[in-house]
Amino acid sequence: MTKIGLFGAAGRMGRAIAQVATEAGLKISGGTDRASSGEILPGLAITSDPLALAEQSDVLIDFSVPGALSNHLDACIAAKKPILIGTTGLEPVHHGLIDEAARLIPVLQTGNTSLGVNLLAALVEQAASRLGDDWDIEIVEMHHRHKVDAPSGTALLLGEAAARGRAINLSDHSERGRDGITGARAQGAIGFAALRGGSVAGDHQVIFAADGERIELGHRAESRIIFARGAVKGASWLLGQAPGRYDMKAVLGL
Ligand SMILES: NC(=O)C1=CN([C@@H]2O[C@H](COP(=O)(O)OP(=O)(O)OC[C@H]3O[C@@H](n4cnc5c(N)ncnc54)[C@H](OP(=O)(O)O)[C@@H]3O)[C@@H](O)[C@H]2O)C=CC1
Ligand SMILES: O=C(O)C1=N[C@H](C(=O)O)C[C@H](O)C1
Repeated sequence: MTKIGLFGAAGRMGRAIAQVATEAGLKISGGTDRASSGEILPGLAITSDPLALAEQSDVLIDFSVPGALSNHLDACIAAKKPILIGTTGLEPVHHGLIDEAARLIPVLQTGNTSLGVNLLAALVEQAASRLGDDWDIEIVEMHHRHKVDAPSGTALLLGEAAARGRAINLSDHSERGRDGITGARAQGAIGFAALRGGSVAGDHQVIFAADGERIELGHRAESRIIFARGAVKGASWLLGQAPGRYDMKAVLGL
């Protein structure tokens, strides 16, 4: 039976993944969290040692914080175990660490594990490839009041899809955090806006706005169970892969 280790096990996603995995007949080998006390599932204690967890697991899933990523990757490399990274708020330095680790072990990193969002990304890429840059692209997301990073990992994933469709670099064309006298919108920019409140699991809308018409493509997560299901599916898929960097497209057959 596949043994899954959870980094960030006591968090909202860690608990949702433990629930989905056990319902699917998989075993949770254990978990780490910032505070090394408490239980994820009856009888399964949280530890504070990523390497011990990696050694006792077949595959690791990380939904924690960017600051812990380096230690988690080191543990997986030392134990030669694959890892799925769902943590968002990653900076270029974290992506560099992921690229390095992926030379040695299978690593799947994604801002969103759900089927719906990954299909939406494919639709956004296609729309962006067919519409000229007189169609302004704006990405709006809303999440629960506890979320600490913005724009969401999903908004950035959708922005990357739009940029790919347009054959441009997202980092050269992003407009983020508008406030005050911002000046007019740059032609070809991809704009981001983030809303926070209540218990929203994750809403994303990509707006293509031209003179006189607008196309809106979107996704609403009704619960975080959809992310947990995708994470478990992705982790199981990773077990058969060679070292390399992956996303959810291959897992979901998109
Ligand atoms: N890719 C995807 O599909 C999805 C990604 N996410 C992302 O996953 C991440 C977690 O989300 P969520 O579960 O809601 O957040 P939570 O804050 O509920 O969970 C994160 C957990 O990680 C713990 N943690 C902090 N530092 C460490 C550490 N050094 N080692 C191990 N664990 C640590 C936190 O502990 P403490 O609270 O004590 O600090 C907390 O329990 C976020 O980045 C979120 O955006 C969320 C949903 C879907
Ligand atoms: O923090 C969350 O909750 C979520 N985070 C991910 C993100 O940043 O896009 C995925 C999902 O939207 C929920």
